[in-house]
Amino acid sequence: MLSNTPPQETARASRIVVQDISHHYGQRRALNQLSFEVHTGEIFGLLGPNGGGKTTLFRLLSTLLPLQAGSAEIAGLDLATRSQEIRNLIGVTFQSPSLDGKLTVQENLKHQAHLYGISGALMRDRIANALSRLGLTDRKGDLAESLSGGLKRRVEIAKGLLHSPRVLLLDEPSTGLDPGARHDLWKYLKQLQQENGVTILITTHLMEEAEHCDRLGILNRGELVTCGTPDELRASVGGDCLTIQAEHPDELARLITEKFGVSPQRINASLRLEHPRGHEFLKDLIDAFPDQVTSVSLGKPTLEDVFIHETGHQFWQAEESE
Ligand SMILES: Nc1ncnc2c1ncn2[C@@H]1O[C@H](COP(=O)(O)OP(=O)(O)OP(=O)(O)O)[C@@H](O)[C@H]1O
Repeated sequence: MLSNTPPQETARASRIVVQDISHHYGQRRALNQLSFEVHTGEIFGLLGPNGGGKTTLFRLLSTLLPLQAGSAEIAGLDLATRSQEIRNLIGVTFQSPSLDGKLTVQENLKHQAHLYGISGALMRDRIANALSRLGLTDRKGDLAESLSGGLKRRVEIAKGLLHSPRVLLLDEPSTGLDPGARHDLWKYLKQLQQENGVTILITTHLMEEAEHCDRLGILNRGELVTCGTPDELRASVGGDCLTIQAEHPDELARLITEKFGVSPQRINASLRLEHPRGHEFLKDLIDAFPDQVTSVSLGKPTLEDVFIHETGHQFWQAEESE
């Protein structure tokens, strides 16, 4: 589609560039000097606990909130000055449901098409296409309120696709979906990416969902703490992760530091340690403190470990403390 476009233009075709964005609600800081770039045709995930600032960022990027500080660009268009054009080229799905339950699936889509000035044959074509792409053709006559959570989400996404956006912003699209529906949703997103080259920015607080993204940014309390492919992020954690249970974890942490010169982190009732050769260290640990250690588990780093590594606290702990 873009074969005749100069390479620089192609790279900018639907990329998202966020630079030093900060946002406050009164005294409360929601975003702090956030910068990242989503490349054209990429699925980029923002992983963060609730309250991390994901929704605020989405409201800014979808032009619903004015920028307070910093700048952003979508497909080469400046967010502060080209908001109308940006609206035409992005599709957005927010966490809060936007369907009219008393209208059918098809009527909901028609209503959305009209909002974008799409009518007649083009509208019929686009709706048929969106219904088919999202596996909704058989349900087009059903009232939206009669659909399951998974189907409603699909209709929400179908709405966001009607004006053929080059950029899709999806705020926690799989909230409330069962694993089967979540799997289907990701199948559609990958299809959109591969067949239409759509750039997708998605937020999630689900580690397993984050694994599907090409690249991820981890957002904690309004700050981007790290960014990379899921493999790069996992590799950034030093080797293996050991979780140690003990009757007196603080006392054991002190002993471990004295003997091995490493400092375990206290995470709730456990101790956590990263070690380049975890299996060897595990043996040394049990040999050294057979009475103090009640159990140890050893594993390769997960995205949850990346979060702890970068922030010093657990993912869910970050949520609860909000
Ligand atoms: N309208 C508002 N007025 C005051 N504070 C707000 C408002 N909206 C969000 N906040 C605060 O800003 C911070 C970021 O909120 P935001 O909704 O962007 O986070 P989030 O990561 O999307 O969380 P969630 O997934 O729970 O929506 C939170 O501390 C929140 O309480």
